[in-house]
Parts: sequence; structure tokens; C-alpha cells
Amino acid sequence: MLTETAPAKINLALHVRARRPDGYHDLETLFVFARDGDRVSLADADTSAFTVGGPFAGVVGPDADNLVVRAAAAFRAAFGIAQHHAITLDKYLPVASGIGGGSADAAATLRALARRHDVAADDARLVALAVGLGADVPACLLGRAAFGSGRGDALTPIAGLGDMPVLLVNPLVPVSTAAIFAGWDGVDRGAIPNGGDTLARGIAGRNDLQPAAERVAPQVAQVLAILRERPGAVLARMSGSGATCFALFPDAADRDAAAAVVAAEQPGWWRLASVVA
Ligand SMILES: C[C@](O)(CO)[C@H](O)COP(=O)(O)OP(=O)(O)OC[C@H]1O[C@@H](n2ccc(N)nc2=O)[C@H](O)[C@@H]1O
Ligand SMILES: Nc1ncnc2c1ncn2[C@@H]1O[C@H](COP(=O)(O)OP(=O)(O)OP(=O)(O)O)[C@@H](O)[C@H]1O
Repeated sequence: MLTETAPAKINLALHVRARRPDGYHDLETLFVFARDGDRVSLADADTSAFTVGGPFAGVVGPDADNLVVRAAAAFRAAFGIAQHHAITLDKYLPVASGIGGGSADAAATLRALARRHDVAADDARLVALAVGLGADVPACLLGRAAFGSGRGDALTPIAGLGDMPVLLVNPLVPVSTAAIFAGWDGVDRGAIPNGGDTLARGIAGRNDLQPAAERVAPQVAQVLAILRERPGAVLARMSGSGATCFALFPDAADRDAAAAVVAAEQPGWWRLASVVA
């Protein structure tokens, strides 16, 4: 049995620059990854099988649409693998939440299959499969801090945040990525600043999808209002197309105190206290 973590993706900054003719948007983003996320496990089997467990198992939708199943089928076709696999997904990240759950799962599936079948993690064919599965999948496959441009799939590694404490909070309102991009106002507000370290660049940046997400899910503004007020928070912002928001704390005790306040004020919201590599 092989197991891979599918870490939550966080967009420290997300600048939308232009609508493209192919229905996507050109963007600039600073990708970082939490230590925690979903889990994908894989074993050889006589027929292909897929099982979903964990707290969000009930909301991932039909198996045939699951990015894990699609990633496994694409891998077997691309590499001519006859061997079937039984794959288990333990779903801990909320679905359609801006932290790349499905994308992280697809990338973890590709990583697990690559390990099982002796394919190098940076094999160009693996990266091509990732690109075909979704804009965030190449970043999740890389799995380390990176600057993303184009659709978010042209990647340059950058320095990470060195296990900085983070609190992720989601009001459990699913948000469609396509709908949020459609609500972008079309105004290019400029590039992510180049100067300084990754944290400084993140702080100097924005999430241009935040206004559209706040219109669709007003709870996003509520989450951010609580996170911004927490002592020690150096940055509070929405990730991706929402509705998950994050707050970064140099001190783990401040993160844990913030988590306790969120739990007391909004017991129905999802929380994850982790660190960002
Ligand atoms: C917003 C981000 O989460 C930032 O990391 C990603 O760009 C979204 O990545 P993703 O969920 O893997 O996106 P995909 O599944 O490829 O695309 C979902 C939909 O989002 C919109 N989309 C996505 C990425 C992008 N650069 N421009 C877009 O306009 C498109 O309407 C697309 O049909
Ligand atoms: N393994 C998976 N986990 C979660 N959702 C999945 C998965 N496979 C397919 N989906 C579908 O993909 C859609 C988007 O879910 P996902 O959690 O990947 O979005 P997200 O967190 O907003 O991602 P991103 O930050 O990349 O936009 C959901 O509506 C869901 O039905």
C-alpha cells in the first residue's frame, strides 16, 4: 500500500490580469502548501476500484467525475499500464473551497502511481497529464512554493515560508471556480511585486477574486473580518476562488488562540491549524 498526502494549496496572492479567448484567465499567483490535507492510498488490484472516506466523503460527487479516478485513468493510458489499482481517498478538505482539494488529490494520485511504476516525479509526461487535469494540478504536483503565471500552470519555484503557522477557515459554503472568475470585473490591477521575500510579496499582493466571491458568499467577508482582528496575524486573505480564507501567524500560540476564537464564535465553520512550508 502506497500513501501520499494531498496538501491544501494556498494562494498567498492571486492577481487576475486578463480574460483569454480559451475561456480561462491569465493570472499571477504565489502558491504555497500546507503540511496537511487529503490522503490518497493505492494498492495493486485485479480490477480498478475507488473508495472515498473521511469527513467530506459525502460531498465529492460521482466517482466517474472524481479527479482521482480521472488522474488514474489518464496515467494508465499515457504509460500503457495494464495493472489495475484499488485507490482510497480520505477527504479532509472541504470541496469546491479554493484550496485545490480535487487538484491536490489528482496530483497525489499521479505521484503515487509514479512511485509504484518507477516514473520519475519530474517526468515531462507526468507534468503534461497534470496540465490536462486542471489549472492547479501542475502546482500541486510540484508541491512546493512557486510563482504561477499563464493559467496558473507556468511555474517557477520560489522560497517557501519555512513552516509558518497558518489557520484555514471555511464557512462551508461551496463556491464554483468558474462562477467566481465570471464575476471578475475585468480590471487589471497589476502584477505581483517582485521585491522582497515570498511573505513580503504576498502581503504586498491581493486576491482579485475576493470581491466576486464576497458577492456569491457574503460569509467570506465575515470570515476575513474575524481573521484580520486576531492578534499576531500578519496576513489574512481568501485563497483561490474561495470560500476558504487563511491567516498567517509567526507564532503558533497566536494561531491556536485564533482557532479557539473562531471555534467559539462560529462552531459550524471548518478550521484547520497547520503550517505552510
Ligand atoms: C483560482 C485557482 O484556484 C488559483 O490557484 C485556480 O486558477 C483554479 O484552478 P482549477 O480549480 O484547477 O481550475 P480548472 O478546473 O482548470 O478550471 C475551472 C474553471 O475556472 C476558470 N478558470 C480557471 C483557471 C484560470 N486561470 N482561469 C479561469 O478562468 C475557468 O472557467 C475554468 O473552466
Ligand atoms: N477528489 C476530489 N475532491 C473534491 N472535489 C472533487 C474531486 N474530484 C472532483 N471534484 C469536483 O471538483 C469540483 C471542485 O472541487 P475542488 O475541491 O477541487 O475545488 P477548489 O478547492 O475550489 O479548487 P481550486 O482551488 O483548484 O479552484 C467539485 O465541485 C467536485 O465535485
